[in-house]
Amino acid sequence: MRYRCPVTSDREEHKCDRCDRCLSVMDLKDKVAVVTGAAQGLGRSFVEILLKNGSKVALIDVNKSLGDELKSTLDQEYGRDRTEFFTADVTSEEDLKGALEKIVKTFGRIDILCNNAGIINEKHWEKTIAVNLGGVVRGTYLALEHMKKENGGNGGVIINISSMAGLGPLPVAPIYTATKHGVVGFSRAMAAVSKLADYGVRINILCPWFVKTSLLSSLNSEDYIERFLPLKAMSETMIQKHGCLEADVVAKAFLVLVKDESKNGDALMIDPEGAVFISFPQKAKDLPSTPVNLE
Ligand SMILES: NC(=O)C1=CN([C@@H]2O[C@H](COP(=O)(O)OP(=O)(O)OC[C@H]3O[C@@H](n4cnc5c(N)ncnc54)[C@H](O)[C@@H]3O)[C@@H](O)[C@H]2O)C=CC1
Ligand SMILES: CCC(=O)/C=C/C=C\C[C@@H](O)/C=C/C=C/C=C\[C@@H](O)CCCC(=O)O
Repeated sequence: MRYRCPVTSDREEHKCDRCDRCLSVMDLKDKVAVVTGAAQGLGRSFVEILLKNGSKVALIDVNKSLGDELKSTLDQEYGRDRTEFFTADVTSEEDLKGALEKIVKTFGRIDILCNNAGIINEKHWEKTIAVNLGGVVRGTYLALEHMKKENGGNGGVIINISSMAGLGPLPVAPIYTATKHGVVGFSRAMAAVSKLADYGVRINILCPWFVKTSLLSSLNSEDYIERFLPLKAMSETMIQKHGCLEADVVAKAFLVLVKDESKNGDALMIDPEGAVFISFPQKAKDLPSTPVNLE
């Protein structure tokens, strides 16, 4: 059937701001994607939407049993050659470096990376920093060695998973908030580096609201929230008032960041009201401010 633009209904070349012809859209067919924290939750949804769009996907997760189980399920639905599972801890340079090297050996390249692995643990907060921020930094740096054009790579896109807690404080989880703010700042800075150095790699950020996954449901004990447990009711009230997102809806927002080649250093926020790109001021000076007299 002949193409018809869903925006302007044009069938010929035209200019609009949303259709695949006018947007520079990344073709995902046979691209090689890597997802960390892939074995469940949002990571699994990102894996599935990439497979549905024709990509091959390397799954990375520290949970071997869940990863093996998902690989077996995906083999049934997509065929054994479309995915591979690699057990790795994103806090380990040796683990993640080795996994990415095996992926390049197996699939020949890396076009897409999703640094998704993340935890909430305000008690063992050093681990939260190591996974949520350290893991994103490590995954970005290691993947760029394979992806950037100056190294003979094909370029591509890196999507770092932050949170709405990366844009506004989540009082029940201050360390988690800090790590997610760090993911936003690091990713925006690395997007600028990639542009200036002509890596050919876009780096974008996804900032979801609360999503129905095991991470959210596992937070009912002091083990994770510790001294901030009395503030849990604030989050529960927000969730009761506005609801929770389904992971497959968040995956659609993820796909926008992957496919839209005009997006680099961009943050896409999604909550039950929809998805919006965040407009950051160009410089800190442009932030809303109130002068202070220091005399
Ligand atoms: N669930 C939610 O409400 C929201 C989650 N997010 C973020 O989305 C990402 C995914 O979260 P969920 O799917 O909800 O969590 P989840 O707990 O359902 O899945 C996380 C996966 O990451 C893996 N993982 C954890 N530590 C790892 C490590 N060191 N190395 C490798 N894999 C590791 C786990 O084994 C698990 O399979 C996280 O970065 C989280 O902060 C952001 C906004 C909302
Ligand atoms: C129940 C404990 C809890 O809050 C767990 C959260 C777990 C993970 C989800 C996290 O990534 C989602 C964060 C969503 C934040 C939503 C809005 C923020 O801007 C915080 C707003 C806080 C406020 O308005 O007071």
